[in-house]
Order: sequence, then C-alpha cells, then structure tokens
Amino acid sequence: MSKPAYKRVLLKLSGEALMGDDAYGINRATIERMVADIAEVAKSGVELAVVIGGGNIFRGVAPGAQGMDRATADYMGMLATVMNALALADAMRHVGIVARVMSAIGIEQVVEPYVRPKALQYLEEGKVVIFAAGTGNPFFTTDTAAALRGSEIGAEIVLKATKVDGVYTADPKKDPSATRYESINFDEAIAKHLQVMDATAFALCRDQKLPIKVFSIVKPGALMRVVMGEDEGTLVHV
Ligand SMILES: Nc1ncnc2c1ncn2[C@@H]1O[C@H](COP(=O)(O)OP(=O)(O)OP(=O)(O)O)[C@@H](O)[C@H]1O
Ligand SMILES: O=c1ccn([C@@H]2O[C@H](COP(=O)(O)O)[C@@H](O)[C@H]2O)c(=O)[nH]1
Repeated sequence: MSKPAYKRVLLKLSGEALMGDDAYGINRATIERMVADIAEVAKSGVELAVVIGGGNIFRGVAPGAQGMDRATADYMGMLATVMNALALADAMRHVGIVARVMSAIGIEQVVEPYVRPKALQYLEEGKVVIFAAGTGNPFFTTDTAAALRGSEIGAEIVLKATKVDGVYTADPKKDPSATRYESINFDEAIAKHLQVMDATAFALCRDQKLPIKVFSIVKPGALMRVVMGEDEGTLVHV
C-alpha cells in the first residue's frame, strides 16, 4: 500500500459543514461521518492537528451580532468553536481516537490551555490535537488560527475541509459559472479577493511557505485522497 504524502498536517474543519442539512448546530450523522474520515487518516500514522470553526453556532459578523460590540461578538464566536471542539473530541472517543482539546482562551475547568510544547508532545504520541477558540483574539478567524497553529507545529500543509471542492474564480454558491482552479498561488488568491479563506490566513501561510489544500469534506474519501497526495481539490502555493 502507498504511503501518506505527509507526516504532520493541520486540518481546518468548517464549523458550517458540521450542520449537515440542518439550519444550525451539529448534525449527528454529519459529525460521525467526518470523524470516520479523520479516523482513517489517524490510523495511517499521519500526525493530525485540527482547528474547528464556529460558523454553525455563532459568527461575530452575523446578523445576530448586529449592534453588538465586535470584540464581544467575536469572543462569543470563539466560545462556539470550543463547543464544536468538545463535540468533535467526544465523537472521536467513540471510535477509539485519543484526542486532546487545547483552548486559546483560558477556561481550564473545561479544556486545557494551548501550550505549544504540550501540543507537540501529544502529536508525537499519536494523539489528535484539537485547537479550540481560534487565535484567542477578536478580529481574526479560525482560518487564520489554522495558518498560525499550522506554522507553530511545523505542519507540512494546511488542509482546509469545507463545503466546496476547491478554490473557484468566484464563490460557486453565488456564481454557477465559476470555475475551479487546480492550483493557484497565494499572491493571486489575495489579489483576486477569493473569499474561500481570509487574506490574513493566506498571507501568513504565504510568508511561512505553508501550502494549503482546499477540498470538500462532504465528498466521500476526499480527506484520505488529499493525505495520500492524490488529485483532489485546489492547492494554494507560494
Ligand atoms: N472563490 C471561492 N472559491 C470557493 N469558495 C468560495 C469562494 N469565495 C467564497 N467561497 C465560499 O467560502 C466558503 C468556505 O468557507 P467555509 O464556510 O468553509 O469557511 P469558514 O467561514 O472558515 O467556515 P466556518 O466559519 O463555518 O468554520 C464556501 O462555502 C464558499 O461558498
Ligand atoms: O481567532 C479567532 C477565531 C474566531 N473568532 C470569532 O469566531 C467566529 C467563528 O469563527 P469562524 O472562523 O468564522 O468559523 C468568527 O466569526 C469570529 O467572530 C475570532 O474572533 N477570533
């Protein structure tokens, strides 16, 4: 059997993808299917860290946050990612994956704080590390947290698992004529304002020479194909 293409990866899971076909929250069947995909990767020996989004529960720039102080709304968004992280870790436990949640915001009765050497130790031990609460700072996103933590842990690639199967010339949900890139460089993605990820995340990955693979978490087997280095999704590169 062929070997995985990477030793250590940072997987960014869209919070919105956790909703499945529901209007908000966590869809049980969806999270179980995602975790089954993750289990396959973990069993292949790849060291796996995960950053989970919060869009299925709360987004600081959402209509529900209108009129709120932006930083307060963003802290609510970060706390939403902690809920998703706990749900993800619990679903992993059910299938025998040992996971540790580490939060960028201090809530030690609930989850342990993010401490970089400890995260590295867990990865070396073969545990899955789930980074919760984004960067711990308002005015950022979990995509930027993925770029940041991916850089800190020396991941070889950020795998952005989302609801679309790659980076398109425009948002494919709004423009059906949009076409998918097989690969694109960071400067072009930033210059064209391609909003599949925010510019801060693209810029950090570019500066750290950390490639990103954007692919669909909804497509069966796509995560494993990405990890095996097969043709899937869009590669964003330097
Ligand atoms: N050029 C583009 N190519 C692909 N997708 C795009 C593009 N522009 C906008 N999008 C949209 O970006 C979305 C991907 O963002 P996604 O919701 O996964 O990230 P997120 O905001 O980090 O998620 P969450 O907050 O739920 O964790 C896609 O669902 C797609 O509709
Ligand atoms: O570093 C961060 C990460 C996230 N937030 C807030 O949380 C929500 C949810 O994150 P998504 O990346 O949109 O899934 C985000 O909209 C922000 O409000 C943050 O402030 N800082």
